[in-house]
Amino acid sequence: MNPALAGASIVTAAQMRAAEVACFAAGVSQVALMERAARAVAQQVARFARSRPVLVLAGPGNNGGDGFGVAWVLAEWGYDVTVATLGQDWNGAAAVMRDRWTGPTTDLDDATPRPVLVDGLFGIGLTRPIAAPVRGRLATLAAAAELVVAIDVPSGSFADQDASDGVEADITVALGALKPCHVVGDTARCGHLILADLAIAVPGDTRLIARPVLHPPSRADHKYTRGLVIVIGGTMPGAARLAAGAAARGGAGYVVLASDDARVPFDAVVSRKPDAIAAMLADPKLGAVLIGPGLGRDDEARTRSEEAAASDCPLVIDGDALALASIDQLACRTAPTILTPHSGEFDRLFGTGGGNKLERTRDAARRSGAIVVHKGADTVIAAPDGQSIVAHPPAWLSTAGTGDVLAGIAAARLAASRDPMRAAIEAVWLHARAASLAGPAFVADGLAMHLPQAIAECL
Ligand SMILES: NC(=O)C1=CN([C@@H]2O[C@H](COP(=O)(O)OP(=O)(O)OC[C@H]3O[C@@H](n4cnc5c(N)ncnc54)[C@H](OP(=O)(O)O)[C@@H]3O)[C@@H](O)[C@H]2O)[C@@H](O)CC1
Ligand SMILES: Nc1ncnc2c1ncn2[C@@H]1O[C@H](COP(=O)(O)OP(=O)(O)O)[C@@H](O)[C@H]1O
Ligand SMILES: [K+]
Repeated sequence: MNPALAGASIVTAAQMRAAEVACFAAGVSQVALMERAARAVAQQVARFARSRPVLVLAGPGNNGGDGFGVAWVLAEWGYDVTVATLGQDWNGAAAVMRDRWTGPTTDLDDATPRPVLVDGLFGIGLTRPIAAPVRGRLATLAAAAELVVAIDVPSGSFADQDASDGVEADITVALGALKPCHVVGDTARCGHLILADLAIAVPGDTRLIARPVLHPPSRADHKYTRGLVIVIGGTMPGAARLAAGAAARGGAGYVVLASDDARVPFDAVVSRKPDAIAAMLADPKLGAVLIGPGLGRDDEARTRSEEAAASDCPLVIDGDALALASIDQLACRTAPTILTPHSGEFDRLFGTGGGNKLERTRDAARRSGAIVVHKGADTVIAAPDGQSIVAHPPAWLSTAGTGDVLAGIAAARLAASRDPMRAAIEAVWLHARAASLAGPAFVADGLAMHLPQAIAECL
């Protein structure tokens, strides 16, 4: 994902339309807004077109109106531009843009490929899949082009759904704000994503992740104020060890590993026998508990998991503990809770239905009362109040044990702030940044040693 987009708002098509209406009510005309959009897209085309001939596809709605506007601006700047349409009549601002365009215009069926393709067929108003013949022409023209620039969304993508369809663009210029299809699902079809900020005020409760601000310890701090973390282990002790090491490197003041296996990742992590778990959970100095990595699913695991869930300690629940948890049990908790499911764990706990990944994760957070970190290439962090954050961690994280590391970092951050949304965002950012610093083909054991550098970048 383009790093310049850090913190950018993500809105639904309906929210975008409401924001446009408010903008019109504030005195901006539809034509003026479309001109802003067209100029912003034309600027991006001009950055990469290198004087090559341009074919603009203009569909039946305002996305097509933007297309005519782009053609008009590029022609003014001296580009060789042709427009291909589906042969409709246009209304409102799109009709004004259509009338401004006096250059060559053809039917989509008759259009011949050109090196630069500007896709203004459909935007956020797509109501059904594109008919097969149009889809075929679009795919042919895109495949023959050297550069494909999509206006707002790649045509064929439904703005409010996980990206799964639509033309494969090299560049997508999102207008006004990002939409769900830019950030969840198969987002690679957007190519390089650029946001044209058209000075439209949009809601800010759903955003791309941005680098968090962390504070160095103060003179008054000591190991317990920095955060005491207990990692509860089980049948696969290596996973809990990885998590404990990540908690220590993720900024915790004190890490205890409660496991039958006495091995620790390094000497600063303290080993305790699991029979002391009940006493540990009652320790008022406790900052956060992590349960799940390598826990197993036997009776002992169930007992430990229930003890942790029933405690009033801030809790991170990962891996096997997610399989042992129920939504009702989670909803009864009053202490801060973070869940870190991958998609399989998420579907098992919350079901598979209901909207895009943002909506599903928000719904899971609302039902469980927990912060939900729905992991993957498009990681969604959602809070019960509807706030959500999307992150795109490096794909090199797709290796065993990296989830244990994330859970350990989340526990450390939760112990430090007691604010589970903040902790989840910090953990996801630090985890992704550590992965970038680790370079290609790292193993999970080597990931946490890059956390201090990642933390240093947030101070
Ligand atoms: N956000 C911003 O700041 C700004 C946004 N702006 C732009 O407005 C765009 C949204 O425009 P829009 O609402 O007119 O929708 P758009 O995507 O052009 O298509 C709707 C048309 O397509 C039709 N249609 C639908 N599906 C179809 C199908 N499968 N096959 C065939 N036809 C189909 C549908 O007719 P229907 O048949 O459904 O009645 C309708 O005629 C937005 O993406 C951005 O580019 C800028 O101009 C200003 C600043
Ligand atoms: N293709 C990918 N791109 C980006 N991040 C990924 C990808 N695949 C996995 N990850 C990340 O790697 C971690 C894997 O977690 P998980 O599946 O729980 O693994 P494990 O249980 O082996 O530790 C998660 O943080 C997830 O978001
Ligand atoms: K488009």
